[in-house]
Amino acid sequence: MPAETSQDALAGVENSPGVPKPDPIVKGSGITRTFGGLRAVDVEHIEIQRGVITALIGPNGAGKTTLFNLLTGFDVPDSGTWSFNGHSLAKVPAYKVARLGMVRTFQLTKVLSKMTVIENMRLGGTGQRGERFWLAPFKGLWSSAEDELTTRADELLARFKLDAKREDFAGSLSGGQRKLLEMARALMVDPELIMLDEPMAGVNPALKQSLLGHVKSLRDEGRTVLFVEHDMDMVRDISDWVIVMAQGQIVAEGTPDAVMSNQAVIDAYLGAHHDTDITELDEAGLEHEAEAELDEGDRS
Ligand SMILES: Nc1ncnc2c1ncn2[C@@H]1O[C@H](COP(=O)(O)OP(=O)(O)OP(=O)(O)O)[C@@H](O)[C@H]1O
Repeated sequence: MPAETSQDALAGVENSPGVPKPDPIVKGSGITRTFGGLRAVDVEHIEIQRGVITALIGPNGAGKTTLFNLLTGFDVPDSGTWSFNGHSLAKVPAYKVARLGMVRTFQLTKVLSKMTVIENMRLGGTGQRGERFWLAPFKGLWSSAEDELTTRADELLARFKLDAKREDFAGSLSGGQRKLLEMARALMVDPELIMLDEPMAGVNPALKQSLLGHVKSLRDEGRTVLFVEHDMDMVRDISDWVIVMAQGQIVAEGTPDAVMSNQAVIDAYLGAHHDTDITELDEAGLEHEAEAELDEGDRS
């Protein structure tokens, strides 16, 4: 363990919106996205520190998921520049962003319910395998690449305690197990940065602790984690840094203690979510939406 951990690097950083970080893995400026007349994202400047866990919080409709979509190439902004490891991501499609080492999960999990757990995992590694298509004529090499993929998938399933579910259809998993599967699948490309959109939504309390442990272990093995979450216990528990959005803008950021004790943030932005576990309130609805979305995906 080095004397200085990556979390220590944030110690001297000022608690102010858009503040520069000592070692940013992601940098963005002037990012805007409008839907009709609504400015969903209007971020002047954002930096995500490498090797730590950053939470992105804010009320419903603040623009958190839209910002995730823009940063990861799932949507295109009206204006702005953003980069990952100094590499500009303008016009870079989502699958290439993932290959560069920046992957994300979705609020409503996108596991494929009619495929088995191991098949879902192997699909998560196709970014790597795609680069090996030239091996196809050389059968031996091709199958060893395939074996490597399966070995990695099995290691990850064991780590996430999903190995017993290996041959089950992903559709038979609980909401929490799907979240775990999605996290495990994201790791198939060995990302440097993993972005989790509401990892606790639809997760029962028993699995929550295990999920928290897994998120911390991602940081402990040197990855950067950025997550959107309404569950304030989780935010308080595991974040090294918190960024608050409201009406498309970054309105506050700082250490969890500083942000959570900022009265303006509590009043204006945590509001109803403060001390209320929205995750539980929304659980049934989210599950229902997830099922509907998965069924729709299966038909297309
Ligand atoms: N594809 C879209 N078309 C039209 N409006 C959209 C679209 N996507 C998002 N919006 C609007 O943009 C705003 C920001 O939405 P977004 O989902 O990014 O917020 P959020 O902070 O992630 O909210 P939540 O916490 O509820 O997930 C909302 O007013 C939303 O209705």
